[in-house]
Amino acid sequence: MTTSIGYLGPKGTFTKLAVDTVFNGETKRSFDTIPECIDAVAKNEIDIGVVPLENAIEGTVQLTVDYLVHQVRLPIIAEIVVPIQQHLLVNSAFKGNLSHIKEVHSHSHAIAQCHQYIHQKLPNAGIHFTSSTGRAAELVSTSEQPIAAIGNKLAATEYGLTVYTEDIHDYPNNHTRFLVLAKDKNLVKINLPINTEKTSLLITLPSDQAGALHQVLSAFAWRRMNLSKIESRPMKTGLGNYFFIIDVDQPFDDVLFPGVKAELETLGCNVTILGTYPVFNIAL
Ligand SMILES: O=C(O)C(=O)Cc1ccccc1
Repeated sequence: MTTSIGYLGPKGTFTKLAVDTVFNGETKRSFDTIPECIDAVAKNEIDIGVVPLENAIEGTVQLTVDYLVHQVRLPIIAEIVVPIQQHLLVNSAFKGNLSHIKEVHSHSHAIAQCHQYIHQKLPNAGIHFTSSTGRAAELVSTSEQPIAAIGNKLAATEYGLTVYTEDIHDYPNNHTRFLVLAKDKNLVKINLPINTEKTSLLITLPSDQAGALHQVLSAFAWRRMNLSKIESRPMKTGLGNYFFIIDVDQPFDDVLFPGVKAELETLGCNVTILGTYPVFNIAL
């Protein structure tokens, strides 16, 4: 049986681009939302799920982190980093200019990556959020209104749209991290060079303890373990309660990580390993 891979769809999304660059030969299935894709892995309807996690301009995709932490815990088994170029896409029948575009549709992260462009060039267009950039492109392809989508060139091809303006993202070096989630690590075979290996931890602190975060960080610091990300998110149990996601720049091992875990647990912290995984930087 071939491995099945789910992704945030429909066709023409950045997630699909990421999936296509890394996997071939597997069955691919599109999902309308990030939770639906994650749920399908949890229910064994698919083997692997690929969802966006973080963008260099807009930051974390909160829905992904929150769903993984609060609703459905699945191991992270790989990360794919993809360069992101945003383009303004219009229906091929559109013959007007920028001032005729009444609405701009896209995923909230794509809109955020192009705020300056929209502010300066499309000040009067209404902004409409869609579940993905692919969905926005699909909408523009079926509309007779003078509307535009923000998305990639795969979406332009898939939905027969015209690229009206290329590269409208506000900052260069735009990249997005995608998570590969699966219950069984052995299902995933990615025949590409590994750029680095990381371990992601979920840490909760004891409440109202002065210097607790400092002590957490020092557990990594004195072991010379490099952190590439630390992010706090609400626990959803009340104002002031947070959990931390910490990415450590090295694979899990039998000495340092158990040492950190034991030290943090003595402080009253809770430590959960979300995954230890290879990172693949893709050039499109
Ligand atoms: O909507 C998409 O195409 C996605 O895959 C999510 C996303 C949106 C914007 C940048 C990177 C990923």
